[in-house]
Amino acid sequence: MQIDAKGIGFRYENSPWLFQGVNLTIQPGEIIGITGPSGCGKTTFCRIVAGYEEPTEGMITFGEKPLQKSGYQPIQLILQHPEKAVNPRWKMRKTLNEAWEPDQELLDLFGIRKDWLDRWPNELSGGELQRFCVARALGPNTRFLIADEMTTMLDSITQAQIWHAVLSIAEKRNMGIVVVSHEAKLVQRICHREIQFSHFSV
Ligand SMILES: Nc1ncnc2c1ncn2[C@@H]1O[C@H](COP(=O)(O)OP(=O)(O)OP(=O)(O)O)[C@@H](O)[C@H]1O
Repeated sequence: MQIDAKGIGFRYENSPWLFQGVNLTIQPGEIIGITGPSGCGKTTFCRIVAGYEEPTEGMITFGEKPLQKSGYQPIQLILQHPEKAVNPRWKMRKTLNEAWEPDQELLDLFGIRKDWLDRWPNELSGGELQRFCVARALGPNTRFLIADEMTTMLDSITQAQIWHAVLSIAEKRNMGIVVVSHEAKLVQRICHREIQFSHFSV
């Protein structure tokens, strides 16, 4: 099932249009890079595609149906700052198993150590925490991953480990990925095509 964004436009209240007329189809297994200058609306677009924000105009469909409002979301969004995506009052085991229980193979792929499961989020580094957030998002019903600057704040080794894990799962499951990044090299290396955000909005 594919994602279709048709005629998407968005403006924050009392602000001018951030973008209008965005059309994009993302096929299963496809890896699309979205680049563009800071502030052009990439994160806002990602939030719309993942169902966190309603577009001001236009429509997003998944498998030709509007995005579902409840239940497990097949389009999962990963943000740059994992500390904003976890409950500080939950230990990591509870956070990880919130929607599904990843098996040991997946934890090993992401280099998640057993003893981290009994820690609080503030007892982990940003890279360790992001591994949990990405693993948590890769439930068996995830069809697309929207990676909004997913590894931007991380060192190159952690970045490589996380992307290696994500890409191997995506290949196995024919999962699509949207990669938002300012790192041209990363986008060129892993994406099948790249879209300049400012080019497809009018
Ligand atoms: N809740 C909000 N209310 C009003 N304006 C907002 C809100 N959130 C974001 N904006 C503005 O919308 C614009 C687009 O923000 P967005 O985060 O989508 O851009 P971006 O392309 O992802 O930027 P970056 O590359 O810096 O992450 C920015 O000018 C931002 O200040």
